Amino acid sequence: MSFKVLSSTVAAAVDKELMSTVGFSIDQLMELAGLSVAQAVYKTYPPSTHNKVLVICGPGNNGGDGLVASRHLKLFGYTPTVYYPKHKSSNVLFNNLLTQLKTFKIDVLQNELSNSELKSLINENDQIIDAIFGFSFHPPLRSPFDTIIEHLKQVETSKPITCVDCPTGWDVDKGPNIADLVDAKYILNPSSLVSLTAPKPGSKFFKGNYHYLGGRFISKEMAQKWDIDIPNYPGVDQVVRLNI
Ligand SMILES: NC(=O)C1=CN([C@@H]2O[C@H](COP(=O)(O)OP(=O)(O)OC[C@H]3O[C@@H](n4cnc5c(N)ncnc54)[C@H](OP(=O)(O)O)[C@@H]3O)[C@@H](O)[C@H]2O)[C@H](O)CC1
Ligand SMILES: [K+]
Repeated sequence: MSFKVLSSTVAAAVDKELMSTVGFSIDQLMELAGLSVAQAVYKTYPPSTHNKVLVICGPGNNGGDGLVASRHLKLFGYTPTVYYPKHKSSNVLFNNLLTQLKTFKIDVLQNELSNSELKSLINENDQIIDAIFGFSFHPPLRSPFDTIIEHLKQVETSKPITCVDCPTGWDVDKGPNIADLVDAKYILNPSSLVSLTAPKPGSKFFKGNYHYLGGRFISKEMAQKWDIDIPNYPGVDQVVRLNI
């Protein structure tokens, strides 16, 4: 399926409009984004075969999507573990999401892990969700996320990795072709990608098996205004597969 893309600048502007004139709060959008991610994971790597999920969350809203997805994954029958090394403790939304995870008895690791601890954590899980950075990321990666991506690269051919909105480390608009900026050891090749609202330009370079669109919160009128393609979501699903 061919699709129109949304640059990082336009994606941020659409986000702003959703949370102003359209009347959404960030909590609502993040809930729908996180639910989309959990549904995409369920469709691709179900709990019967990939029960243990490591969800790696960054400090911004991409990380927030990961926190929400973890709660839904638990309800869907998975055993999620969250690695969240850069929590902004002054943010009420993220604090509330963490309280929910605690109530749901989901393990959240907030201290930075050593290389060997990180390696073991990755090895003991059946699949990984990259909710580190989304459309506000600008290369190069800073610590500790550079090391995390290096570790993920070592398992990318043997373990499913689902990236939220953009593979972390890729330039959102230019994709992975940024040899002038970034060492290849930081360029992930994930098996699955869940684009939110609309795919970002970098996603044209995605070679994995599963590309979903989620974030089902754009009206027809808004899609027309911003020249966004909204494919037909099947029934009540929060995701639609783009690369069939
Ligand atoms: N409408 C939608 O589609 C919605 C999408 N959502 C999700 O939100 C993200 C975008 O979230 P945002 O908070 O704007 O940004 P990120 O999560 O991508 O990243 C912000 C943090 O990342 C830090 N950062 C940026 N570059 C680097 C780097 N090279 N190394 C380390 N850290 C970096 C940045 O720190 P600064 O100090 O640079 O400010 C931020 O802390 C979108 O992609 C979706 O996943 C919403 O959930 C719902 C609506
Ligand atoms: K990501």
